[in-house]
Amino acid sequence: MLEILTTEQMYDADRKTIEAGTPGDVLMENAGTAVVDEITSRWSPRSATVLCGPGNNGGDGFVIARLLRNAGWSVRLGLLCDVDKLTGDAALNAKRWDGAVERLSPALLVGAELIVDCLFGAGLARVIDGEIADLVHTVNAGNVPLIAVDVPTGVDGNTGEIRGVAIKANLTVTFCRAKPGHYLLPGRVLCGELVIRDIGIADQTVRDIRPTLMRNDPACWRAGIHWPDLDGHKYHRGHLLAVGGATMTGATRLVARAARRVGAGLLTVVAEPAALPVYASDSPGIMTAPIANLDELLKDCRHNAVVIGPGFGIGDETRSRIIQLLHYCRCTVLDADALTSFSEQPSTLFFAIQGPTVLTPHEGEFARLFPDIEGDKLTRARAAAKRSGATVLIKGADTVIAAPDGRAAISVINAPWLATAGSGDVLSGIIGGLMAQGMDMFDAACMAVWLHARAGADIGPGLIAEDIPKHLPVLLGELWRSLPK
Ligand SMILES: NC(=O)C1=CN([C@@H]2O[C@H](COP(=O)(O)OP(=O)(O)OC[C@H]3O[C@@H](n4cnc5c(N)ncnc54)[C@H](OP(=O)(O)O)[C@@H]3O)[C@@H](O)[C@H]2O)[C@@H](O)CC1
Ligand SMILES: [K+]
Repeated sequence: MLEILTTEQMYDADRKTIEAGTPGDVLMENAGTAVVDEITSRWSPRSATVLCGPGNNGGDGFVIARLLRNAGWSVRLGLLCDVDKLTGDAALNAKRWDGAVERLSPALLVGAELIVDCLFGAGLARVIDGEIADLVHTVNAGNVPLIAVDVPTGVDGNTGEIRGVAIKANLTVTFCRAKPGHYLLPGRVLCGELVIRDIGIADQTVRDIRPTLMRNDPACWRAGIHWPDLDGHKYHRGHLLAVGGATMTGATRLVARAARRVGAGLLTVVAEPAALPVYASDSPGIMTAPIANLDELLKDCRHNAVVIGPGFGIGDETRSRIIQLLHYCRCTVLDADALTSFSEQPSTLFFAIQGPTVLTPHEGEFARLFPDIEGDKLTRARAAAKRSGATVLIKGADTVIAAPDGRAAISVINAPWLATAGSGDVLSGIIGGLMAQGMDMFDAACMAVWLHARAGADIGPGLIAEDIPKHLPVLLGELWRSLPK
């Protein structure tokens, strides 16, 4: 279940499945059954209220109400419209429900010990306002388990954005595959726990839709890892140049530690001569070179990858260094000051990008470099990758990685502990280290985000950036051992 489908793609999969012979009401029954399974495996029978909207999300609600009642629960059901306004499978399942159909109102919530949200799902088409918005506020203010069916009402399935108001669920059960809005903020938080259940749509049907968006999982890039050969030597594992600042040396020291831990064969920190002893004393395994030699170093094609930006400083000097080094088409990671230095003239940067390049902006850096690109994070990352010709990785709790050819991935591991100084520098170092070993730029960015997030989740509270590189051998070992032998 790696693929992430837009709501339109999901409707397509649904339609193709029905055309292939599975009736829509079977899919709806399967969907309702899956939700009831998830509910009854977590909560004992109690008084539940099911809130139903006018479409098929509401249809799922009728199935859920019936199955919960069959399981011995006390169930009330409220419907947003008149029951005779329902059509298709929703109308069919309304007939199969032998309980009362009440009008949607706050009175339905009195005494409810669990609420199932089936107001709107994939078909949310506009801002929620008026009485429905008031009801959503009342539901959120209660203190009972709240289960969203497909997506929390009010969350846009494609963007994760809130359209007016939104349900804040404890558990969201979706069907077949996740949608972007399940992983993009704020939808990601509003979903609570996310469960994806099979309802009878074949994997081949999903593949036929050719999704280009994935959950960032090792299955997407494991085959692209360049593990060292038995008879390999360090020169086969790349030589990364980490261009360091003259005074803010911490950032590039973190880059260097991460790149070496992830497997770069050789690493040279290139910086002003006065700063070199600081870098050299950080770890005995690195080499150093004066920045005046950068051009010479790049002429030697064994120096196959560069990370520049962390702690380097903003301005003309940074800009000209970057234009100079991009000329050599080495694998390049541009982060932090390297990005901000081009705020006034981003097109100069995009024009110079010819080789495999990864840009790793946080939201602020992104807005400076791509001020006119708007929308949700996924849309923006894709547009920026297309414009720049680079892989663009927008950092955050919902990190998105997009390649210029349209492929994209969203990080699905929650690791709030990564929000700490130096964490981004480590990420750049991991990407640079992987590209130095020959990994494709998009795969390297995805793998780096996964390693970084897993390290964050594994280490947990108390994490500082220096801990992340130290944890990499554990995670690399896990990936290595999971290879088919
Ligand atoms: N895909 C699958 O495989 C399967 C999908 N299944 C389920 O189907 C769900 C999708 O069903 P759906 O297409 O009927 O859309 P749904 O979310 O019920 O809403 C549409 C209705 O809401 C209305 N409406 C919209 N916005 C509004 C607003 N702001 N304020 C007020 N009204 C608003 C809209 O009105 P209209 O725009 O037409 O005026 C229309 O009447 C999906 O989420 C999943 O739960 C399962 O059954 C099994 C298989
Ligand atoms: K819903």
